[in-house]
Amino acid sequence: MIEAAALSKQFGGLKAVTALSLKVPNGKITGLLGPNGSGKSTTMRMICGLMAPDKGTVTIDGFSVFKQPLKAKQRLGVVPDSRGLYTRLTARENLVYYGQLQGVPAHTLSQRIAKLAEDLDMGDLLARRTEGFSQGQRVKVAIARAMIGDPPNLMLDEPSNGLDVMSTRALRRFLLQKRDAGKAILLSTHVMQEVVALCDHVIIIADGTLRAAGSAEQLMDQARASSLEEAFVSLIGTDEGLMA
Ligand SMILES: Nc1ncnc2c1ncn2[C@@H]1O[C@H](COP(=O)(O)OP(=O)(O)OP(=O)(O)O)[C@@H](O)[C@H]1O
Repeated sequence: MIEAAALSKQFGGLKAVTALSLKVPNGKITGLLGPNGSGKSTTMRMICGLMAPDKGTVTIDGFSVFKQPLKAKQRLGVVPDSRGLYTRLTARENLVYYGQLQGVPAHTLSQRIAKLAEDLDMGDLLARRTEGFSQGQRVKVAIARAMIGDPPNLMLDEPSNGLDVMSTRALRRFLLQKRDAGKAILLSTHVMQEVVALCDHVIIIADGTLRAAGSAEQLMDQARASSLEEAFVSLIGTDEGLMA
């Protein structure tokens, strides 16, 4: 479980995130929505320990990201990962390297790479050097890398960016499998179809504060019933599937 309590972050005079609390439970996909500049990436950076909050706490399965970073971070897979890919290495070599760093035994590692390659439809990429990989190809390797240590929590910032239809489908199947296996998944997206297809629970933020939370259906019904669809669309940052 990912838990953030009363997170705040300011850049100069700009309040990017203010007193934001959220819980991402095991066995569920939680969507983080909001318009451009609403504070989603800043929130995610604080959750994975890449950026220190001015105030507030983050725990991953009870371990503080800032006080017990090693224990917390090994329990969280992150996409995209700030570390990037080694372009002189093949996709497989990248996965082996990160798996070894996390202490995955060799036989488990090769089985895991084979399964991830199958699930993410990226078998043809394994033997290629990642130099020159397209955006979509890099996303696939990044997701496989985030899962190489089989962490119980996963956080993805707009993961379907750059993916074609088949790869998007493979990603959705993959995330649903991981959810059903009990992982806690936090996903930011601007794609409403993705929210409807994947998210058990949705958190909407605007101007760095929590504005609404509930199931995707509940929130869409509320928007339609309130005749405030335009306001709602600007709040969630997408209208795909909502205005139909
Ligand atoms: N390092 C930084 N320095 C200054 N301002 C920043 C920094 N990072 C983010 N901001 C500002 O904080 C606010 C929140 O940005 P953030 O990237 O978290 O939004 P977002 O919801 O992820 O947006 P998008 O949907 O466009 O990706 C924005 O106004 C942004 O310009």
